[in-house]
Amino acid sequence: MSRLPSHAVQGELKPLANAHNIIAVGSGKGGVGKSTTAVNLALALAAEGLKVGVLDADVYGPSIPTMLGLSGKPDSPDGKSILPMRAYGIEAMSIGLLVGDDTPMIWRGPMATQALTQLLRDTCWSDLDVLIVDLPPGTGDIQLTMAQKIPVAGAVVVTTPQEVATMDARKALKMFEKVEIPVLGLVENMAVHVCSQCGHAEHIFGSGGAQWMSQQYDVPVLGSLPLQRSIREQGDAGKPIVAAQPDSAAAQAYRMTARALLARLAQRPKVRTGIAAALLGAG
Ligand SMILES: Nc1ncnc2c1ncn2[C@@H]1O[C@H](COP(=O)(O)OP(=O)(O)OP(=O)(O)O)[C@@H](O)[C@H]1O
Repeated sequence: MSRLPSHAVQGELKPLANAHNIIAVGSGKGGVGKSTTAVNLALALAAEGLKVGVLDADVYGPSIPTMLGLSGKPDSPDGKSILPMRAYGIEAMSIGLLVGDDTPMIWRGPMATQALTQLLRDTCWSDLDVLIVDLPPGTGDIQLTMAQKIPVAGAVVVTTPQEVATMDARKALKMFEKVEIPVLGLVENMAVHVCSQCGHAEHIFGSGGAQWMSQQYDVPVLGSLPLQRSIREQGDAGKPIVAAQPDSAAAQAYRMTARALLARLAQRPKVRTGIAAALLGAG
């Protein structure tokens, strides 16, 4: 496979102060549930005993504040650094918290890149075991900026089983490969819809796409999440299902996915001991 020019992959990789094990969550296609997955995975990792933060790098359409029920401006004690906000025991930062709710992000590439660079540089995380970064959909400037500026431990690619989504997810896989970010695994979202009335299970977006990709590209499927009304409703209400209904089957599916992610992460060199401890705790 062709490689990117060396400057694209050999930018200055500076560790982020206080944010270890950075995990990027991406998708080839928009609307497949990447942000919903990122937030619930972050909460599921926190439920394993880890200190977790989530950075909304979707500078064109930040949705993390809504999903976590956050509003208002983050504090900036010195007028430069920004303190992340907290919700349900995790830390969060988003461009959506710095600009107004109704401000459209009509930015050209360099401006968006600059905004992300600022978020990465100026956010004062506390000592996080894992920082989940919710990327914008697609394979553009923001993803490259991430790869050039910070040492990302690995990526998770979210897809629905639909063929058009898996085709785009393949592009995301290849992009991560080109920028030398290991793909830790796939998450198949909206895999099956179970009728809340009669319990009938239906594969609305088809089936088997993620398994096919897994075999084709030799990356595991970390988890399969149902298409479920309560996942959408809880997200819209700013109370993600993992926090609001921790005993539900959907929340358990996120917890299993998070454990599979931790297991993959633990295979990487230089992971922090917190990860190993959480894995031991998960039994
Ligand atoms: N498993 C699910 N079951 C039901 N609804 C879901 C599920 N996952 C996501 N959704 C809903 O689908 C919509 C899109 O989800 P989300 O915003 O997470 O997608 P995205 O891929 O991040 O989108 P974007 O491309 O805009 O960043 C939201 O309304 C969300 O609540």
